[in-house]
Amino acid sequence: MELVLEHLNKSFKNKKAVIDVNITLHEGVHGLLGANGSGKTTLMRIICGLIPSETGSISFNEIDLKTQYDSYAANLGYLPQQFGYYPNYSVQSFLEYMSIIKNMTASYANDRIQKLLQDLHLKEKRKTKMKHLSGGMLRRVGIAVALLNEPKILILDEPTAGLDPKERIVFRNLIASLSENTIIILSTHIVSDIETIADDIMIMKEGNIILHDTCEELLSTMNEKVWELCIDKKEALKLMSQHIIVKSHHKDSKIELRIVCDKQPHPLATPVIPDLDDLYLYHFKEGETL
Ligand SMILES: Nc1ncnc2c1ncn2[C@@H]1O[C@H](COP(=O)(O)OP(=O)(O)OP(=O)(O)O)[C@@H](O)[C@H]1O
Repeated sequence: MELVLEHLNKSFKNKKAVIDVNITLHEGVHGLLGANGSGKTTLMRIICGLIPSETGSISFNEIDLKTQYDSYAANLGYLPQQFGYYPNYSVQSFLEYMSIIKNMTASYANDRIQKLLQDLHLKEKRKTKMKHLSGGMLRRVGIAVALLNEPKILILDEPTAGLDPKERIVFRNLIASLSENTIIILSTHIVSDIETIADDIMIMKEGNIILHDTCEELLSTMNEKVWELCIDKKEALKLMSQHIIVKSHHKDSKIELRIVCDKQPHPLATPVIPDLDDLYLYHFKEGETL
């Protein structure tokens, strides 16, 4: 399977939200990381055909989004950041309603709904009205809607927002079980979610995909750029004003620092194994939040 994005561009008035995105994606989990406003949602909405790219094209297994939208959309599942629902519908009725919108036959829809209620631990809530669900439960129903038609392309915009740590694990396992046969694009602010399940990571900055590689390859670019040291408060404050600080904490009368920096920031600093938080901060620095 192949999802080909070529020369995608989108502006809102004078603001360029997506700039010349060219990527080809195959089966697996593709993490999309970027600061607020970097263009992740806009890119995902373009891939879903909800807003048009001003240039270029999108195709899935040579099915063109523009000219063959119905065939393209039949392969698509989308969980938006803001998930809309009918508050007075029960979970099961809502899923049935969404299966009609997705043109699914009643018997196929019924089988899928039972399986998803089971897989997403929603069985006990199937008769509960949507308006009585917690944020995490609602998110799970949103994930079930996205998965109803067994999509080959699954677009998840911050799917773990509102999920507690246990639910996050359930979700991760579910995504891992789908990743062999599905092209999954997953945006999140939770770096550790991506680190554990993504086959590769795209980092988006100001509308551009600035990096796209496996987690290991991306982290290897950070070798000798992450340092730790334990020093007295006065020296620590000086370093904190000059460098990107990933972590700082008091240890006895001293301060332990983790610093991202191209060169050894202090004679006592020793290089440590980089992680995705380090990579993220290296590219986004301060002032740009996750
Ligand atoms: N409908 C719109 N009208 C005007 N500007 C928009 C619209 N949608 C997005 N933008 C702008 O485009 C840029 C990219 O926004 P987008 O929502 O795609 O970013 P994002 O990376 O998804 O951010 P977040 O993580 O906060 O959801 C931002 O500057 C945003 O203000």
